[in-house]
Amino acid sequence: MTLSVIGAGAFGTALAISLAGRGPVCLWARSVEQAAAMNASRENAARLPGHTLPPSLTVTSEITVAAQNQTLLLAVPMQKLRDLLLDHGEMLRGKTLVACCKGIELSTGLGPIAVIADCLPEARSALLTGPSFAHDIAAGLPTALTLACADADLGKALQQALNTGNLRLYRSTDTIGAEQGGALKNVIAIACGAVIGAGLGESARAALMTRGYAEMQRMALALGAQPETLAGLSGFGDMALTCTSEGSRNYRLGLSLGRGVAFDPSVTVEGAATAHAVAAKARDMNLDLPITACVVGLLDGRLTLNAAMTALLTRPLKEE
Ligand SMILES: NC(=O)C1=CN([C@@H]2O[C@H](COP(=O)(O)OP(=O)(O)OC[C@H]3O[C@@H](n4cnc5c(N)ncnc54)[C@H](OP(=O)(O)O)[C@@H]3O)[C@@H](O)[C@H]2O)C=CC1
Ligand SMILES: O=C(CO)COP(=O)(O)O
Repeated sequence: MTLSVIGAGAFGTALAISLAGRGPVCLWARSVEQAAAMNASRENAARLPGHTLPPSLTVTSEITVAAQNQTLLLAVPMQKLRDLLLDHGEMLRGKTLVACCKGIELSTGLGPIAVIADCLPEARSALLTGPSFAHDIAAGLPTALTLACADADLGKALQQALNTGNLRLYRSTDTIGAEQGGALKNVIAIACGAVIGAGLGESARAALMTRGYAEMQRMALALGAQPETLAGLSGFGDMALTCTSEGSRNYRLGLSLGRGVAFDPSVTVEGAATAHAVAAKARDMNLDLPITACVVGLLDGRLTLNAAMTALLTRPLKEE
């Protein structure tokens, strides 16, 4: 399988570094300047400083070059995925597209696999998701991810092709469960960061993680996901990482909300748009997702953290 990574952000660069340990990999950066700088310095100073690009990794800003390979890993933010597919549809047609983003599209409520199907119905698609910080992957530290593909044979082939020395892949055919888990955990991570930032304590975070997981299940199972998928790397596993580490941008946004300080709006924080998308979807589906609703209220400045906590603590008492 010949491989390109489309998107030279932190995650795309980290994946390309790890995959280049197995053979040639092409990494596409949309900016000519960034590709030139990366080729000159053998580093992605803008998005993933401190990690050397191996010789088997080539960087290009020519999509025609990157699209010569058959399997393309799409490592752009969720809200940019459709633009990427529409901008380069001709080049991407007929390819195997592995989405590496975690989120729900705000304008449609769709996850990455559904957006690919919407834009390029004939593409063969899969999703790579799970607990893994870009800097850990790039540093060669051990990670385990889920490779979800509805086509079981293609999933097996991708699992073999994308497994590396420090990136162990488990496969699944449950693309709905994998995409919902990866998207929804970011919303819960914002909530967890907020309670820690506000000094509300570790017990409150554990409660939010547990009840947040119940919300993740409620939404994902209603959409047809398998419960085991939510309990796996793409759901529980990624929630555990993202809700407890300052390495996570979603968690750090939450910390800022809890502390009442500004957060750099240029940082990719998938959970912000996803919270709004999920809240809208929950309303349409008549699902109760109170933590997600509070995160939306915090993000929009409609709720204070105290008001959000009071709203959650005074809900009608119920069975677990
Ligand atoms: N960072 C991490 O640790 C992990 C990230 N992920 C997921 O990976 C996805 C990408 O995140 P990450 O790499 O961290 O984000 P970054 O903010 O580091 O990089 C985003 C990249 O997307 C590119 N991009 C943005 N819009 C477009 C577009 N319209 N067309 C082409 N390229 C575009 C940017 O290019 P430019 O620089 O030119 O703006 C940049 O290279 C997210 O969904 C995230 O959840 C998953 C696991 C771990
Ligand atoms: O998804 C991630 C870890 O698995 C990365 O988290 P952030 O996007 O919050 O940084």
